[in-house]
Amino acid sequence: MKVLVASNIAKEAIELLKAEGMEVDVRADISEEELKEVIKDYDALIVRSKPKVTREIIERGEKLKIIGRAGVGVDNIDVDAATERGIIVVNAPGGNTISTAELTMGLIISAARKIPQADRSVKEGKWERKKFEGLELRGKTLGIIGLGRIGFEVAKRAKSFEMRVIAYDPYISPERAKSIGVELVSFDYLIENSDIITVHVPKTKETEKMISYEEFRKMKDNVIIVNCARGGIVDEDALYEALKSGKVYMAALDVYEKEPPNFNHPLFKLENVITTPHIGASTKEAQKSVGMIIARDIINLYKGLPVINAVNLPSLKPEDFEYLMPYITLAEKMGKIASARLGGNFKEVKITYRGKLANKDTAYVARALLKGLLETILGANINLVSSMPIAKQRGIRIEESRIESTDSYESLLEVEVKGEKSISLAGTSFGRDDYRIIRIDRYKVDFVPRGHYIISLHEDKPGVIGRVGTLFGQYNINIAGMIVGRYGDKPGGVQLMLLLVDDPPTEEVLEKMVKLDGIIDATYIYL
Ligand SMILES: NC(=O)C1=CN([C@@H]2O[C@H](COP(=O)(O)OP(=O)(O)OC[C@H]3O[C@@H](n4cnc5c(N)ncnc54)[C@H](O)[C@@H]3O)[C@@H](O)[C@H]2O)C=CC1
Ligand SMILES: O=C(O)C(=O)COP(=O)(O)O
Repeated sequence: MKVLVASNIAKEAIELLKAEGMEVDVRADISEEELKEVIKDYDALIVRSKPKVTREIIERGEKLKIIGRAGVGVDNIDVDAATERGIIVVNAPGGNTISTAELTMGLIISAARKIPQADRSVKEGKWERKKFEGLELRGKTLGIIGLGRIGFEVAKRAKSFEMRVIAYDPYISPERAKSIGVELVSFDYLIENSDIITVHVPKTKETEKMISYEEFRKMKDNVIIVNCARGGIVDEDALYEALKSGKVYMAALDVYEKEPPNFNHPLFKLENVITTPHIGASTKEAQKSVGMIIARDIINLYKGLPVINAVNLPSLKPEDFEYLMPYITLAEKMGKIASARLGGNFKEVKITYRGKLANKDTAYVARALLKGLLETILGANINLVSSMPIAKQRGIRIEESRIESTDSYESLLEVEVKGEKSISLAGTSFGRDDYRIIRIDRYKVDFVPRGHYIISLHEDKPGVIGRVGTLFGQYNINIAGMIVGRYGDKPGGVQLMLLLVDDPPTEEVLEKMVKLDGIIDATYIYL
């Protein structure tokens, strides 16, 4: 596996990748143009907030399987483009939380006490004690927008400064906030009642310019604004106006709409702005931590183990992995069978998880089924990352249901796929490699779907099976196993035949098989 490290990451992470036998090229200052040229040679790419990983770069990454973001924000990576191509994007949540929370506290204190300005003044040979009178934090209201990992740690620290802490985050529970004495409030309440506002949300369409002219107008006078999240969440032009007018007492920024920023922007000329060059995560500890998290996930992928921090895959609890693994494999194989039998014509997929499976996180099972279904149409370009979005793009309706009770199996996976025709399958597992299909349509079967199979319908009358045996014998294809699934007890009607053969049959054999007296159809599938 060839890894391109396109940013400065911790040396420990590079050493770990090398120790696992990977070829690692470090080109920390690579430009986007250069990246476009070289990406075709790499299986893995590691970046920080730079460089930008655009759709064009991703599309040129012929071998690319994984993009590692040695940090949290993935707004510099076109995750949708990666997902469509089945490339996993991983990040390092939690690895830089404390460092960024500590910088935020540093900026809050710096802003309240004008520390950088005072430092500059002293170094210029001045002694301006009156000018540098500041504000005390105790008793002030800190408004945190985004009470995730960083916001939470900032809140804990602010509490020790005896501040009142309020937060706006529609995605977290009031109980979690309450556990550290934080009051969850509405966005408007926070804007109107905070003495200090700090943002800790990711940059998304929803959060872009979430603090702009209107919000500044509603704020208390002499408010302090801190942005250690992403440039553009606080509108820079609106902030400039609010600072110039005196509405905002002081702003402290670690991040900018464009990085490096346009230093000619009047914002950078104001005395009441404190700036740092996106250093929230720049500590030895955070860099080692995020680097190792990313390196471990790249190694996981290399070894065929599940990756832990994929942003474009559902998460899977390690304790569920063992139980779900056979069902993931089974689902993919059921998808292959359904798609082959329906000739790739399907519009609707119904999945029922029964028994113990009903209480598991089955997101990977559904994705694996879609992978199996779509592979017949799209070839190998589909994997667990891309199968769900591609199925949705194609307008395939997916319905999932869960039933905790089962008759005779601990868990049962039932699938129904509909197009012009329809097929239903059921399967179960007795252990990691012992997964079985136990029903195809109304026919009871019992087989491990592994190897070269021919699935066929035939009339239930004497001589049919013998003729099939003779035909395969003539072509020197050994039949290693056969199952005939009968519906009901009585002879007659249409029955299902499953042949496990040692070699794939040619088109000619299949054509001859379908022409045999009593045979209705035959489909070859490699499972
Ligand atoms: N300055 C720096 O060097 C660093 C900056 N960051 C930035 O900080 C951000 C937050 O990092 P973490 O706390 O680790 O992420 P996180 O995912 O733990 O927290 C983000 C929080 O924002 C909330 N949220 C999302 N959309 C929201 C909305 N529209 N309104 C209100 N809340 C919303 C989420 O519910 C979540 O609780 C990252 O996305 C990244 O952009 C992260 C690390 C270092
Ligand atoms: O982790 C994040 O989101 C950060 O902003 C850190 O960025 P960096 O890796 O220091 O360029």
